[in-house]
Amino acid sequence: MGTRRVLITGCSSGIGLAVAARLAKDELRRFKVVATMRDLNKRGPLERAAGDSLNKTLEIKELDACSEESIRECVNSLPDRRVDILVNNAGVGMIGPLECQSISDMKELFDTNFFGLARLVKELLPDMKRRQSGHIVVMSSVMGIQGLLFNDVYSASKFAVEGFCESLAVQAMKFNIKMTLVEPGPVVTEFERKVYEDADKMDLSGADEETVKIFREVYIPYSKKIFASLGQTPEEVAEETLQVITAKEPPLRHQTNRLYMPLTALKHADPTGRLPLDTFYKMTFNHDRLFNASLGVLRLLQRKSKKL
Ligand SMILES: NC(=O)C1=CN([C@@H]2O[C@H](COP(=O)(O)OP(=O)(O)OC[C@H]3O[C@@H](n4cnc5c(N)ncnc54)[C@H](OP(=O)(O)O)[C@@H]3O)[C@@H](O)[C@H]2O)C=CC1
Ligand SMILES: CC1=C(/C=C/C(C)=C/C=C/C(C)=C/C=O)C(C)(C)CCC1
Repeated sequence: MGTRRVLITGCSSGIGLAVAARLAKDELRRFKVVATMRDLNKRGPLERAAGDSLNKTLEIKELDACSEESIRECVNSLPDRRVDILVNNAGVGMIGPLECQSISDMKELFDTNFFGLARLVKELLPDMKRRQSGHIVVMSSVMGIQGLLFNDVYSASKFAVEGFCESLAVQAMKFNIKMTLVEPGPVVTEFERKVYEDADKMDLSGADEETVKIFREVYIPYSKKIFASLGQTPEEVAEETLQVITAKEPPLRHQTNRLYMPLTALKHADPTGRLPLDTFYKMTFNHDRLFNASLGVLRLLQRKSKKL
């Protein structure tokens, strides 16, 4: 197979940046990377990460996932409009009590996380169908499989992404187009910093005292603990994305964090939904005993798997 052109969205930081740099530095030079971001003033970190590959195997272009014009302009600027692999990565988070979130903020989140994907796929799918080849790789999340308290809207957007891809995958297969949902658990990036910062600024007066207490005193500290103990680096997710892209038979779903898998598996073990619900409830509200004990076990497992 010759060099494949990969278009990646949201490359100003985090996972998108790491995937772009990793693919551009591929030892076998299998990729031509079109690393895109909505604000080119933020290109500095990517340029530094790309190093020698900049303007060789990696070029930087502007693309705003919320604008059809911006997407079309970017795709039209490519030779033959050819994109062999789309890595739809641009996304935003949002945490907090639902009562304190406006419908317009929710729509904005969906505009990026779900409609951003729909816009890109609409633009690229007809060409991929004509060529009878292509791979659509989508940065979903474990929250696209299993919801999490105070992440109602974010999780809903990732469920939307999952339903969209799962539905489309059957038709895509008929045209020899592959689809993969990459499902990371917590990853230490700007995403984490931004959601805590937004939560700090959030006006919580719309929620009752008990809800605010659970959010501030239970959810936030435990979420921080989870990021610190189970969080992957964006480079680890980039490595897994490379594996997915180069696989002979790419999977429809790929979870990147083995330590989070017991939590996503609960859903498939009980069709009534009771098992994941009870487990998440217990982990959240009986956290001091059960939660800290399980964190200890997970840390041990992580240390062991790093040694292997
Ligand atoms: N971090 C985590 O724990 C996890 C993240 N994910 C998913 O991974 C993806 C990447 O997140 P991550 O790297 O962690 O977070 P970052 O905040 O570091 O990166 C998000 C990227 O998306 C870009 N972006 C946001 N809105 C748009 C838009 N309208 N058009 C183009 N780009 C846009 C941001 O650009 P800008 O700098 O201009 O805002 C930034 O480059 C997201 O889809 C996220 O949901 C999934 C699981 C876990
Ligand atoms: C609070 C809490 C948890 C936290 C999980 C977190 C914080 C997951 C973050 C995932 C992210 C950020 C995905 C992004 O797409 C657990 C372990 C489920 C147990 C129940 C209580």
